[in-house]
Amino acid sequence: MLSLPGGTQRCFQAILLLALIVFLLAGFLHRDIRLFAPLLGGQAEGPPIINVMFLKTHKTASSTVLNILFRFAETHNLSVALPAGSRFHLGYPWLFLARYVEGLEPPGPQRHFNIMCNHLRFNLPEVQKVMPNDTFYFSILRNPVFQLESAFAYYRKDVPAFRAAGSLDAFLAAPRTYYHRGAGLRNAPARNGMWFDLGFDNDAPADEAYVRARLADVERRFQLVLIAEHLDESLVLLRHLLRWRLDDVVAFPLNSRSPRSVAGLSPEARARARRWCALDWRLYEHFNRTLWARVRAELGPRRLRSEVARLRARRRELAARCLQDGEAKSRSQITDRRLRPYQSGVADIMGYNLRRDLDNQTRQMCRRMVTPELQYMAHLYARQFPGKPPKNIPFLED
Ligand SMILES: Nc1ncnc2c1ncn2[C@@H]1O[C@H](COP(=O)(O)OS(=O)(=O)O)[C@@H](OP(=O)(O)O)[C@H]1O
Repeated sequence: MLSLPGGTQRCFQAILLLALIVFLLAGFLHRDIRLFAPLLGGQAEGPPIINVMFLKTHKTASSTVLNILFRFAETHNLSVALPAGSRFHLGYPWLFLARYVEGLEPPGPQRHFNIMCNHLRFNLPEVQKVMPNDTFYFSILRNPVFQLESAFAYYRKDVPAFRAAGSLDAFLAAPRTYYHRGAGLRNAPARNGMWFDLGFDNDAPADEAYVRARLADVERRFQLVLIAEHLDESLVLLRHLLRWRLDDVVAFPLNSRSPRSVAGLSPEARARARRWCALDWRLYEHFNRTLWARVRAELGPRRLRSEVARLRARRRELAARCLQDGEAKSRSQITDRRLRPYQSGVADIMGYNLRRDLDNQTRQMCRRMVTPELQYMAHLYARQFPGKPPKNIPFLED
């Protein structure tokens, strides 16, 4: 064995000890920095994600999320995949085709957009023609019982099955009496509407193997699925994954019905709705579970609580700053018709009046937050395609 002189041996031991201390300190500091990360702003490292596809499902709080994305696009000068010509959606209820997007019509040069969030029926290969490879995909689901009740009120005049039934109770008591496949896609909102929006067959039997395969499809494609009943927690997680600022995801609820146009449902009617929309129910149960697992893994309960509190506090602050009386108004109370949301069926869809005493900059910021979907889309379209005829919104002319 090699024997070292006493001085060299001590020196060698000191170097070893020093190396050990540095190693332990580095490990501690690394853990420590991660511990303090939430206090330091808590954002994951890297620039914000700017290529985002949001599958806007129907009657799920999706207009509130769309507003967040439109604002982000406008304030960061990003491009949006908007419906071509005078259309207001991307081909719904037909499966999405790239040519439904303005500026992509063949044989023109294909280009990509940053943000895509208008209603469409999901069709991945065609969406991929529009969005870059590194796009972040996400969507939103709502409890199918309340989603169906909301859809009934909204599409009562348009969906043949709803029109024939007259009331949701009557429809749920005997859905097969009113719902016929012969009516084709026009009946889609009447059964498993979220399953349909994802591009699947909304009339398929809820066989275990089939359901699991489709859930796996959604898991593979969508990095996140928000849940309307837990929108604030969902938005906190979204912000974390996209590395956006707090104000980017603060939003006022849009497209909500006034409480008097919401129908209460008996426990029996709720059970019937869950059975009738069994595919949506499986979808909702699955992604409600995975949302919480995800939140636990990414944020942990303490950080989630503090981030949700921050989000709510900021929303309250902006409501007091921007909104007349700090709250939503029913359709007849909205004074500026350009801020009146589209009204459908028997629903009274609420909107907002802005405070009158706002300076220009604040007014612009507040106005973006309360601009309804169709008006905001028309605004972005005019900005993005100044050479094209502007989108005409007929209900603003009445
Ligand atoms: N957290 C939260 N924030 C905002 N809105 C919420 C939320 N949760 C549910 N909802 C309800 O979602 C309904 C509107 O959904 P959408 O905007 O997706 O409708 S649409 O398909 O674009 O017409 C509309 O439902 P109804 O009021 O029942 O009709 C909203 O009230």
